[in-house]
Order: sequence, then structure tokens, then C-alpha cells
Amino acid sequence: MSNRILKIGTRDSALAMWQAEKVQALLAAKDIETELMPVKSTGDLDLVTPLYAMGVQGIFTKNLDAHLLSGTIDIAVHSYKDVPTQLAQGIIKAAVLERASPLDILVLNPKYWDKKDDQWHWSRANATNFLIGTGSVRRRAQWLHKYPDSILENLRGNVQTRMRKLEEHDWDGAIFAEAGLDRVELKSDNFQHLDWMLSAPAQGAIVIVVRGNDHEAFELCALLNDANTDVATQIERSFLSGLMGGCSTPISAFTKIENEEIHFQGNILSPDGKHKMEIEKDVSIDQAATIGKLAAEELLQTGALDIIKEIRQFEKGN
Ligand SMILES: NCc1[nH]cc(CCC(=O)O)c1CC(=O)O
Repeated sequence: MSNRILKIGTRDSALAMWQAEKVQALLAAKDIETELMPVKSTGDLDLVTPLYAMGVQGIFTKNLDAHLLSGTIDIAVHSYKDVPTQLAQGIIKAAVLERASPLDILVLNPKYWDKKDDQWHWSRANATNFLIGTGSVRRRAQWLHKYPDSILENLRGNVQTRMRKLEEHDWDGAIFAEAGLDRVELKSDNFQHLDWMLSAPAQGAIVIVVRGNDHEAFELCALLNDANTDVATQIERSFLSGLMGGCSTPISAFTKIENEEIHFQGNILSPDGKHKMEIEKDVSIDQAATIGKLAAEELLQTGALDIIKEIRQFEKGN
């Protein structure tokens, strides 16, 4: 189709490599030749600092942005939820792949859970509080809102590292994105779907970005776009940017699109989980361009600013 060999930039973690190889295979199926170029990112190098304290947006995407703009790569593949709502100048979205599971799951420490009638039951002797590992302030806030007496410990690193840390610690469990564990084939049968926890905007979706002036790369990658996922993630991300943006804030959103109907859910929590506001909207697909912002505005008009202040305070203090 084209003589050009597209250079695909990706982070070098197993999850990122899986996603880049997936894009490579989908492009190959359309006779488009590519080459993989793995790159290290700041977010992967510092595994100690909690994400919310790293202070920059796009720690996972910055390096690839630079490579893209300087031309060492032609396209970059990202977990869409790690991409700041405002793309770097000169970079545009070319495609969003069909979404996998958007759910967060609790991976259980088998020492403290028994399976009865196909259900896991917590069994830690004498304990009254859950002890949970997560590096995400969004997951932490939602968990603490539901189980205020829990103790949450920081858990950072790529999916493999986090699974290993769960095995080393005496936690009840640790929270992961189901899509990530599925992709690196680390999901065993000891987990629970956290269906009450709303996912990060665009969780489970993969995005391909290109240089804004590279029409050829754009056209080729656009062949892989899944329209439903594209619209749904756009709504979730406009809700996020309408509230405050940021890749590690306690703001969640999920959009389901079925029969030309949009079902939107969003929430914002204070980092300690004490304050929570949520919103649900059922609207027709013609409102796709405005519903995310509208939901954010409605929350802002009914008190979300107080929660945003708490989030800012929390980010400053860390
Ligand atoms: N922040 C890291 C990250 N970025 C994307 C995924 C998984 C894939 C996805 O959610 O799209 C993960 C792992 C996790 O959150 O457990």
C-alpha cells in the first residue's frame, strides 16, 4: 500500500510492548510495514515516588512525544489513560483501538481469601481493616470512600513488578487494570472485579498518535480507529479536562454507547475518599461532543470546586 516503513515508538515495559506489537500486527494485516522502537520513560525509571507526587503530566508520554516531534519515530502507541488530555503541540490522535475491559480488579492474596460457591470470601484472622496496595490516588480515594478504615500502601512499577510486590507483602490484595493484566497474561483466577469502582478516563483503550503534519501516517493509522471507543473515550477525557485534567487525579469516568445512546458515568473524590460527587447521564449520540464538558460543569456548579481544592492541596503536599 505504501513504501514507507512506519517507525512505531513505544515504552519498553511488557505491557507497552504488547500494545505496540498489537498495533504492528493490525497494520501488517493492512499491508503496512512497520518497525518497533522501544524507548524508556521517566514514569518507568522512578519506581518509588507515587505517581501523584511526580508533579508532571504525561510522565509516560513525554519521551515518546519528543521522539515523535524530532522524527526518530513516526507513530507512538500509548495506553490512552496515561495520555494527558491536552496532547503536546504538533501531535495528533490518529486512532483509538477497540477498548478491552475498562474495569479495575482486586488481585487477591490467596493467604487471606477462600473460595466458596464461586465467590471469594475474606478470611484474614482477627483483622477488621483491609490492607491494600495501590499507587493510584484515583483507586485509593474510591477504595477509602467505600471502606474508610482500610490501610492503603503505595505500590508502583510496571505490571510485573507490582504483581511481585503483592506476593512479597502481607497485603489482602492489590488493584490493577484488568486490561493490563490480561495483556501480559498475568491474570490468574484469584481476583475480583471492582465493578463499583469507576475506571480512569479511557482505561482499557489504546491510542495511536502521529505528527500533525504527517498526513500519510495519519491516514494509515486511522484505518484502525474504532468509532465507538473513540467517541466514548473523548467524552470521558472531556469530563476529565472539564474538571481539572491530569493523569493521576481522583477523577473517573466511563461511557457506554449502545444503539445510538450514550450512557455516561463520572465521579470526583477528595484524595482521602471522604468527599465524593458523581454524575450519570443518558443522552442521544448527537450530544457526544458536549456531554463530557456538560457533566463536568454540572459538578462544578454543585460543589466540585471544593474537592478540586483538596486535590490541589494534596498534590502540593506530596
Ligand atoms: N498507569 C499504568 C497503566 N496504564 C495502562 C494500564 C493498563 C491498561 C489500560 O488500563 O488501558 C496500566 C496498568 C494499571 O493501571 O494497572
